[in-house]
Amino acid sequence: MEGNQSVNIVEYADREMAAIDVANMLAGALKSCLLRQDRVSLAVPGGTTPGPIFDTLSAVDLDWHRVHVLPTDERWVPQDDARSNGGLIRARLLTGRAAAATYVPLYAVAERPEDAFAELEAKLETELPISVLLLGMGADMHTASLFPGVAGLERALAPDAPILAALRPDTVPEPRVTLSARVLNGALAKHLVIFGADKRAALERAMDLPPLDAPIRAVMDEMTVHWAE
Ligand SMILES: O=C1O[C@H](COP(=O)(O)O)[C@@H](O)[C@H](O)[C@H]1O
Repeated sequence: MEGNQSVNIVEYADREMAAIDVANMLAGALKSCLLRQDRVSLAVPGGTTPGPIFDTLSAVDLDWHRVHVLPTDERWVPQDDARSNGGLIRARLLTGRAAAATYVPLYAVAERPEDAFAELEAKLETELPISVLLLGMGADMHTASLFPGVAGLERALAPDAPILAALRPDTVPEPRVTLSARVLNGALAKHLVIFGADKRAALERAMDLPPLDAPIRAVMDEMTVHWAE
């Protein structure tokens, strides 16, 4: 891959194989953290990609009651809305064996995300650093809800950014809340899952662009990328 960051890409024969392998890899990473820590945190994306990974991961036999699960970002909609990342995570990951895990939301009932930040950040503080991070990416090179060219992005990418940022991209129907790049980069194990030739090409383009134009670039250090066509 071009650019001045080296990227470790694991390629899979197809998406089904990728989902199974990524789920098993996450389970292995969690088990290894659980050997060293009483409690571990797992941050996962929403959107269309991770559902099948969650289906496999939720059935893995591990000490789920010591795992805290949080979204990498949230859409500012009620948790029972079809677009809610938390809704997806609860329905597809926090089920089966993984139902014993604790969910840490990035959403609270408030009109504006910023009105809930004090409450949400107080709970998130105790989950950091993230033990195991899985990120997704859009073909526009956004990751979590760090969207290119949106007001507030520069602050969310800053080394001294707060835990949470609210962004309002005009390409999506609702305000977004996202873990900042500082928090994502602080994760002890970092993985990115992308499917499709368009996202692979976007990631390659991103490596030659500044993070304000390609936010994924801001979190690529020591990242393992999992890709299937
Ligand atoms: O809006 C979002 O987009 C990204 C990518 O989603 P996908 O549907 O292309 O997989 C996702 O990682 C993020 O969590 C989500 O809020």
